[in-house]
Amino acid sequence: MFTFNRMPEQIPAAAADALASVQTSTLGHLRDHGFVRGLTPNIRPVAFVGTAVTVRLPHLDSTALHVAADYVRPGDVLVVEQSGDDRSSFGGMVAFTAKTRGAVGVVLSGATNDYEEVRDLGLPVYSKAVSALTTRILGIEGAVNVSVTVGGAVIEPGDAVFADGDGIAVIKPHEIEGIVEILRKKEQAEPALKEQVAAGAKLSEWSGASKHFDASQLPQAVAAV
Ligand SMILES: O=C([O-])CC(=O)C(=O)O
Ligand SMILES: [Mg+2]
Repeated sequence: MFTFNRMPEQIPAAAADALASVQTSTLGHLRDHGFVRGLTPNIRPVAFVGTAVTVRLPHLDSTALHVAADYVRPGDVLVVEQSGDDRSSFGGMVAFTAKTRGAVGVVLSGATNDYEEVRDLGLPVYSKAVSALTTRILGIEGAVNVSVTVGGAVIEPGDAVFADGDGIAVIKPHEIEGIVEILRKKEQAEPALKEQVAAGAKLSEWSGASKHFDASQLPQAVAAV
């Protein structure tokens, strides 16, 4: 059976731009859920923020992905769960279609093919691998805009997919504003901290790591004796 739920409401461009101005790993210092793990990007530098359009494929049948690609809108991110299969569902034709319709990025639990073609198209694709063995159009089943799990994270259609060179975080649209404010504050504190470290301040005192060491065992304490 095929399911095609309606396309999700899109994240406003201003919210996507704000999220793109901070880093995923700054969030990774603060939060333990919502990170898609174990995937690598086809190009670097890589950074995109967009609205999740989700696709669930039953292992080797990529029928639902080919249909979903036709409905991608500017600002969407295609998120594909391949039910554990590691074939490539995503090559040059699917990439061209998605990119031409306005996809800003792709997140695949499986693999990609037509590697150079997709790279040269400039479409960022996070995937598990590159594979010559591809999926098939079998018409068995599949679902578009349902909850999927990719890289250990549950992704709902309409979630914000926040990706950069450090990885992928998935957050709810209503969280964007608060998260951006917190991450920006944390990132803006770093240049001054670096100046202090350059002038001799200790990273371990700033982070609190030094509290966990007996001062008498530290090298400078020995040197001072
Ligand atoms: O057809 C597929 O599913 C994968 C592929 O090679 C392409 O998109 O060009
Ligand atoms: Mg191809």
